[in-house]
Amino acid sequence: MTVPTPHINAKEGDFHKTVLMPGDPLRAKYIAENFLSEAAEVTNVRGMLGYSGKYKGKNISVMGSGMGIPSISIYSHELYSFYGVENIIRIGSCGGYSEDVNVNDVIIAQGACTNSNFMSQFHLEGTFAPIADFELLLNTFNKAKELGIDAKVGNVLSSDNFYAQGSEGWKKWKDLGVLAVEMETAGLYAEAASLNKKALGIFTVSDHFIYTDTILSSKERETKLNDMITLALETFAE
Ligand SMILES: O=P(O)(O)O[C@H]1O[C@H](CO)[C@@H](O)[C@H]1O
Ligand SMILES: O=c1cc[nH]c(=O)[nH]1
Repeated sequence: MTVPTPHINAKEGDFHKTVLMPGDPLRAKYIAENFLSEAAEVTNVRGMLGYSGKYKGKNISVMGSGMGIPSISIYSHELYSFYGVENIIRIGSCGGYSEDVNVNDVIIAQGACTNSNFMSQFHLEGTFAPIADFELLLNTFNKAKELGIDAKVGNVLSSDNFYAQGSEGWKKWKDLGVLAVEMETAGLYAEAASLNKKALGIFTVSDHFIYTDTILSSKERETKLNDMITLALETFAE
């Protein structure tokens, strides 16, 4: 296949080597408009906006992934396979499970469990453990320290369902040390592994299953995740 692809109408060379990937395409637009210089929209198929520009004079791209593993697997596959992208950094929101995290905290996903059937395509005689690229993780962790951001590192759950019908099942994940739930990272890590590329997931806790007093609104999830965004830009613009 050549570019443009079925889901991305950018030209060859439009994307930089590293793409920051929020679920919300309007978060991508917010980043392009508020953090980047020389930002140009490079793709907009189905409203899934993507931009390339500069942060403090260094190259970076940002593009929405949509919600769920099927959606991020399409965009990450096309970026890795046809646009020469090497690193995808998911910058997401998540729901806190652990007492050790609270709303607005930043989490870095060392691993991503899942209840998705996505890995069945690999026909493994066992289960695949989706993990972050170690170098991307280490660089992000060190940069967080430098910036005074208290980032928690650990496991997340990439769930196929946002609304779990009458389920208390989240507690079992929490008891296994899973910090938070989101919906894409296990698929992204698997896509990267299968294509010999690199990926990392960074999150801001937007709501919490125990500490239920504060919930970020959809507008806040679009525009108020600046610690995480700054951390990703400071680490990965090059
Ligand atoms: O805010 P984003 O990055 O979309 O991430 C989280 O928010 C969505 C659910 O509301 C899912 O995509 C989940 O992973
Ligand atoms: O997937 C998600 C994202 C934010 N909050 C949740 O509870 N789940």
